[in-house]
Amino acid sequence: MIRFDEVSKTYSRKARPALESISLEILKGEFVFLVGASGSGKSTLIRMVLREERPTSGEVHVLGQRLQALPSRRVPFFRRNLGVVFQDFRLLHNKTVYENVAFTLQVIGKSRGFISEAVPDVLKIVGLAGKASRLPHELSGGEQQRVAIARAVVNRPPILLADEPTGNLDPSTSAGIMALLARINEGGTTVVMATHEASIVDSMQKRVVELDAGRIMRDEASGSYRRQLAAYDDEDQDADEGAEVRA
Ligand SMILES: Nc1ncnc2c1ncn2[C@@H]1O[C@H](COP(=O)(O)OP(=O)(O)OP(=O)(O)O)[C@@H](O)[C@H]1O
Repeated sequence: MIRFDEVSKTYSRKARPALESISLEILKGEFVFLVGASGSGKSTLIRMVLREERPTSGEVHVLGQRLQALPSRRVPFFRRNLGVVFQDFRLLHNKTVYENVAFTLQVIGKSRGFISEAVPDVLKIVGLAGKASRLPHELSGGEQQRVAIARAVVNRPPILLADEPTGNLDPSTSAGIMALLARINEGGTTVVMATHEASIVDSMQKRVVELDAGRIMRDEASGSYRRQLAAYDDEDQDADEGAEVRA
C-alpha cells in the first residue's frame, strides 16, 4: 500500500534532514500511529505519501505507483485515492455540512445522482445525519472534525491520512473521533495517523512507528505511545530503567 525505501528529505542544505533513511512498509488494512516529538518528521512523512513533498533521495511507492515517476499532471488524479484529515478541520466556512462533503465529489466530476446518495450515507456513518444543513460555525469542534472525516472518506479512498486529527479536541470528543476512525479502518481503509496523544495510542494498541529526528526508532505491531520496557533478565535492566524514567 505504502512503501518507503531509504527515503531522506532535506528541506534546506543548512538544516539537518527532516527524514533520514526511512524504510517502512504499510500494508492494506493496517492502522498505523506515527508518533514522535515535535519536528521529528511525522508531517513530512505524511506529505510525502500525498506527494506534496518529494524525497531528496530514496523512493516512495503508494498503491503500486512509484511517486517520483508520477507526472505532475497526474498528481490530482492520484490523490483521489487518499483521504486526508488535519488538526484544523479545513472546512469551507460558507458552505453547509452537506455542501462541504458534496463539493469534493463535484470537483472530481461525480454525477448528481451519485452525490445525492453518497453524501447522506456518509453523514449517517459519521453521526451527522441531522445536521446536513448547518454551517461549520454552528457545529462543535468534534462535529466539524466529523464533517472533515466524512469529506475525506466519501469517495471510499483505500488510504486515510490523519495529521493530529484530535489535536484541537477534548478527550471525550477525541475518543468519539477515534472510534469513528477505527470503524472506517475495520471497513478495510488503511489509516495512518500522526499524533502526540499518548492516551489515544495506548488505548488502541495498534501499530506504532516512532520517529526521532527523522529516523525510525521504533516500529511495533501493537504498541503504546512510549516504548514499554521488556522484562530483561540481564544486569542492564537497572540502567535501562533509569534511562526510561529520564526520557
Ligand atoms: N516546508 C518546510 N521547509 C523547511 N523545513 C521544514 C518544512 N517543513 C518541515 N520542516 C522541518 O522539518 C523537520 C520535520 O518537521 P515535521 O513538520 O515533519 O515534524 P512533525 O513531527 O510533524 O512535527 P509536529 O509534531 O510539530 O507537527 C523540522 O525540523 C521542521 O522544521
